[in-house]
Amino acid sequence: MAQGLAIAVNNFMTDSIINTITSGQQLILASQSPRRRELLTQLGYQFTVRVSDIDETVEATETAHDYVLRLAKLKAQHVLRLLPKAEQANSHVLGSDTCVVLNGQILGKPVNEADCLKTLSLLSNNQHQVLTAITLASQTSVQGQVISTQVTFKALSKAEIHAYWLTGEPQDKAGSYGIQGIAGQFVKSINGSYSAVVGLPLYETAQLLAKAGFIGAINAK
Ligand SMILES: Cc1cn([C@H]2C[C@H](O)[C@@H](COP(=O)(O)OP(=O)(O)OP(=O)(O)O)O2)c(=O)[nH]c1=O
Repeated sequence: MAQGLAIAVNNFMTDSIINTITSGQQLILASQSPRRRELLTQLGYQFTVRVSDIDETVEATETAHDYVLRLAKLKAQHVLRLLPKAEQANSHVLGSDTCVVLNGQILGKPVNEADCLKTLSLLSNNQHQVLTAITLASQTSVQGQVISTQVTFKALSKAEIHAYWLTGEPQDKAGSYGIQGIAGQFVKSINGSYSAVVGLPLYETAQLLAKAGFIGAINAK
């Protein structure tokens, strides 16, 4: 039974297992992203996953910084509100959002190959920012922050971008690339948090969770 439980958590086969920590609080990750699940697992936290369903439209006047922070908050708060009332009081929900920014312009996930080509042509032989926000929401508080990382790409040819599109990797990723995958070879340098680019900044997330009383494989404090 204990082994079965561990396998279920490790494989994220279920989101119905409630992992209660010493403080009596359960941790929930509000994300459909397999990368975020893997990164949080890497630190040894026990958590369940619930997917948020929010409108991700950028508001006319908001900056990229305000946008990712607002979305990370919305994702966490949305999942918290969906919980049964009795569970809300003993839950903390972690939400996150990542976007790629070039000269203030937000480059989201590609809608098709032409969009991917447009985005990667802009990133080619250029430096951009990746902004990732993390938010931890409970019934009584919402804590969050934005982590900014500079990434420099080599020059990309049209043929290379086409071949990359065909791999299927860019489709579900902000800025049309995954640094942890094939696109790792596009990256000449990075200044900041690698895990934040992948979707969940490990240092800042561990600090945030430690403040709320959550302990992973080791205590982050
Ligand atoms: C830039 C970059 C982004 N990404 C991913 C991280 C995020 O999953 C995704 C950005 O989209 P998000 O909207 O931040 O996340 P998501 O839709 O995948 O998941 P959810 O909203 O449910 O949490 O792009 C990479 O995996 N590698 C990269 O190098």
